[in-house]
Amino acid sequence: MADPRMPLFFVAVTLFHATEFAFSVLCHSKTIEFRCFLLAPVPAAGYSIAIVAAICEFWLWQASGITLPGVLVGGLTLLGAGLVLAGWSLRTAALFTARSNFTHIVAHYKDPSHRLVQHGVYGWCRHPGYVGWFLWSVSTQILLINPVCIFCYSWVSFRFFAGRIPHEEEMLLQFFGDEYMAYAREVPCGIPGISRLQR
Ligand SMILES: C[S@@+](CC[C@H](N)C(=O)[O-])C[C@H]1O[C@@H](n2cnc3c(N)ncnc32)[C@H](O)[C@@H]1O
Repeated sequence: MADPRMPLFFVAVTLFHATEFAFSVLCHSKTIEFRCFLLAPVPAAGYSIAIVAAICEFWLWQASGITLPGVLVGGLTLLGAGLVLAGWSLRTAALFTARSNFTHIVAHYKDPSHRLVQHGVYGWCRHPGYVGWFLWSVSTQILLINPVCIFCYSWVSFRFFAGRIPHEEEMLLQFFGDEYMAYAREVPCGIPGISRLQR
């Protein structure tokens, strides 16, 4: 049977970006641009490098002639595909729970219509969209069985969110004050070791 991993990887990437665009069309219809695919300028060059690195590592392992037992390849492919689906589902649930409150670029001023979302997946953790993205991105590398990229994707994603989440929470505190503090006391961040707020 032909190896399904690379086609599945492209399906995962296409589905992710198509969903981001569909969300923008449905929930931010006044500001539709190419960047709504989340291909540029966010997350910019680093993201393209990550995709190319994944493809290169996959083909390097193929070319190396090193083979893993079929049952291990099958198991990791299934595990990766399942986790990719879980990450994408969580991200998608976050998008359509927060709707217009979810902007791809962190808001620096409070839109009058901006409400603090605390229900649905936002009751499980404060950053379901980021947790979903994190899980989705690392799982694509489990799917491809790319050990170097599993490590690099985890590290780069963690660094990215370690910069972004504290900044975003500072803004949310300015917008919602005590309401956000109370929410942060009740609901965990979702990615451990990043938030400056409790839980
Ligand atoms: C890319 S979205 C990410 C949302 C959230 N951090 C997540 O991971 O699901 C960033 C925007 O969502 C807004 N946002 C984040 N959490 C929110 C919440 N609980 N309710 C309303 N808006 C929120 C922020 O103001 C920011 O502009």
